Amino acid sequence: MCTGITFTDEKGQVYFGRNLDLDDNNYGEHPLIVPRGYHMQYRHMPAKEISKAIIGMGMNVGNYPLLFEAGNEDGMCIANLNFPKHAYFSEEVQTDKEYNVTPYEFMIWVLDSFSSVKELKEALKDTYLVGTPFAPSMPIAPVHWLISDGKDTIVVEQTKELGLVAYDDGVDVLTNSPDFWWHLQNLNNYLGLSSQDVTNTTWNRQKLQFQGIGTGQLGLRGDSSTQSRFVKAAFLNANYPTQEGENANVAKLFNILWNVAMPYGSVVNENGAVEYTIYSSCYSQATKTYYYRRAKEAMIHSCSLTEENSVGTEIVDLK
Ligand SMILES: C[C@H](CCC(=O)NCCS(=O)(=O)O)[C@H]1CC[C@H]2[C@@H]3[C@H](O)C[C@@H]4C[C@H](O)CC[C@]4(C)[C@H]3C[C@H](O)[C@]12C
Repeated sequence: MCTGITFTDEKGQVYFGRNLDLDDNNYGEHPLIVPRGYHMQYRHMPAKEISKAIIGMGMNVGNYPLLFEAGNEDGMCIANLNFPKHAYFSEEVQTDKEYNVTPYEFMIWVLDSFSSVKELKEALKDTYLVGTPFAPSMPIAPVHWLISDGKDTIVVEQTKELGLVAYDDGVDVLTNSPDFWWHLQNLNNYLGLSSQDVTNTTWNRQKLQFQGIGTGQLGLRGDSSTQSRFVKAAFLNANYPTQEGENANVAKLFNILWNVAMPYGSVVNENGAVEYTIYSSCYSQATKTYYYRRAKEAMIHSCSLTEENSVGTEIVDLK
């Protein structure tokens, strides 16, 4: 499972991050940069030179970027999260659509081609996500996407029933299945939650007494299921006041993510493998810095886009 969240600071600069929840795998993901000037090959569209430097977590497969989540130098950000049982990508190219993009190209395409989420939403009306796998050994993953530019946040999903849909995400969070619309409706079951404590009351002749703080949250679930993480992340993100400055905002993002993280050993999947929060990350537009912390370390690492590393034809590995 995974959780993505975003917010802006007092100056409107975007902060965007995610937990990657997975079993131990051999993806070898690490921070990387796709520089301005990188020649991006698309499967069903013309190749294009990348015009905006991109930084994030991903894999470098023979100078080809497979991204997990990333941001560009203008502050547009995107993450892909698992969307099992619902995502649908037919292998048929849709000739009536202007843009036929594969799911593994989608993040680069979004970050390179659009200056705003508003602009992207228009283009998505004429877009199909084609299920061509990257390689036979790497089948298409069932994913959906959280995308934000600080002004607007959307979730993009493609299902058999509805096709490609871009939902406005007014709570700035995303987890996994079911579909985003379900999660939004589910939030209505929690509208009694509050950061304010409740007051004492009486039931028949029995006085019910306030025992300590946090009572406004009674009923907020803390388990690792996709449904519960969505509600908790949305509640925390909505109640955490706007912070000033890079440090406080990066701390805010990690504080929320760690509250919906899966500690090692607490979740075992259907294959008997431990699924846990492998890493948590935060991209800050203000300083073009990508922060991340892996589960088995206490330290937060950071790497930034600079004048030097933002231009080139080769992917920059920041291991
Ligand atoms: C599984 C990962 C998301 C974690 C997650 O949401 N887990 C939830 C599990 S569940 O809902 O509870 O089932 C996603 C995030 C990034 C994905 C990878 C990236 O998209 C890069 C490539 C893209 C290729 O098309 C498929 C392999 C792949 C290497 C992807 C494999 C997998 O889908 C990853 C690793």
